[in-house]
Amino acid sequence: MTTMTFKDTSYISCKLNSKEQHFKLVVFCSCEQVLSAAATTLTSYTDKGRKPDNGRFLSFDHLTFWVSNAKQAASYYITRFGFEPLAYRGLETGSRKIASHAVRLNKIVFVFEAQYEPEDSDLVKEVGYHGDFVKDVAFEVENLDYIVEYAKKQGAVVVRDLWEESDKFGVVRMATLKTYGDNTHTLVDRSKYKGSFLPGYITLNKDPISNFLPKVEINFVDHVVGNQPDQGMEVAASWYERCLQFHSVHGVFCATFYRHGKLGGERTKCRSMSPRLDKKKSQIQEYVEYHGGAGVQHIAINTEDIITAIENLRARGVEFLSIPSEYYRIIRERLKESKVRVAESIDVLERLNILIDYDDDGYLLQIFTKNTQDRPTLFIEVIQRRNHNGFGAGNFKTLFESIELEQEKRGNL
Ligand SMILES: O=C(O)C(=O)Cc1ccc(O)cc1
Ligand SMILES: [Fe+2]
Repeated sequence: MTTMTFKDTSYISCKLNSKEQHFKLVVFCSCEQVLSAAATTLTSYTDKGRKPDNGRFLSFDHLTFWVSNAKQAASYYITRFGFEPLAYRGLETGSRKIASHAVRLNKIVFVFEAQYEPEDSDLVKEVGYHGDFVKDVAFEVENLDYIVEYAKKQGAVVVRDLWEESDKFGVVRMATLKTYGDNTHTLVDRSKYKGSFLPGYITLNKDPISNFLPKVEINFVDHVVGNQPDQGMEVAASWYERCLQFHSVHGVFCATFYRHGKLGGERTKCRSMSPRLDKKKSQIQEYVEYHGGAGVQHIAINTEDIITAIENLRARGVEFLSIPSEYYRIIRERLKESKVRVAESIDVLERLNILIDYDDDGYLLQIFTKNTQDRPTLFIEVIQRRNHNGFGAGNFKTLFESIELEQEKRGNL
């Protein structure tokens, strides 16, 4: 991808903004931390850029986690994050090898899979190696056959070629492709299916705990970010361009290679003033060491009302990164000089540790949970957008410093 040199660690993210019907693959690169970023958009009929010949990515369908205990992992997302049980398959339904628990929060579907038997398999190997991790990011697509055929011609590795599953609610057709690390993308055509999740699953009742806990209104998966180890990003980025026909656009944030000049500059300065900083282990390096290679770093989920969502998630015991009060002092000053009007009270955002990023036309509010498992790998972002399509570039410095405080507690800095 052109002139950019990618040093050190980097990461890739796929972003969907369902309202605007576009899907973004965002490629970031971190030299010390993140020095530069590139954004790539797919199937955006409003944006500039080459349109895929055919086939369309509609939305994130579901994310599958491979874990050692699916029953308990599903329960964690139910009790803490407010997901509801959606569907199950396991011994009782004739699934002899794998227990699979699907949970849903509005359009967000997470599936937790674990193996029953003490025998060697990819799942056992990979869960042993990575710990609980996101194995597959599934997309709902239009014209599945074309997309798979195209990816194959471009050399994509097919993990499972086109197959279909059916029950009394209809037919779902799928195919699974290999991407970075041990990860896969399943492409799903559910246009002829009326069931609640997938054939072979039974549906589940509400969890009674939801009667006692405040409701969480978070609606859809906004973007998914994958960390790449050294030199991994170029390969990963070009895979998405070549095999899935994701392409670059030139927009406000989506300049083909957008450089975070300010952050880069500050980082560079820091480095020359303080050689100690050179020895710091970046959060991405920490991820790559603990996960063991490339993998999903965060899943951002989108809400229309982040204040209520975070108040309720905090009441349910979800832990978030702390943001220093200095950040809010500065943002109050800067917002005075900006055209944008943030409707939410900055005092409330400060109390909840929610971050703000903006330009002249709009803003976003975002917050990051602490890691959702023992390993310092995956975490969840909650995001609210008001006419802003970025990812919070203005918050990178603050965010990295907050993550570093946690890294320090872990003895990993
Ligand atoms: O870019 C994003 O999607 C963000 O949410 C901000 C961010 C940037 C780099 C990280 O390592 C973690 C989060
Ligand atoms: Fe994000």
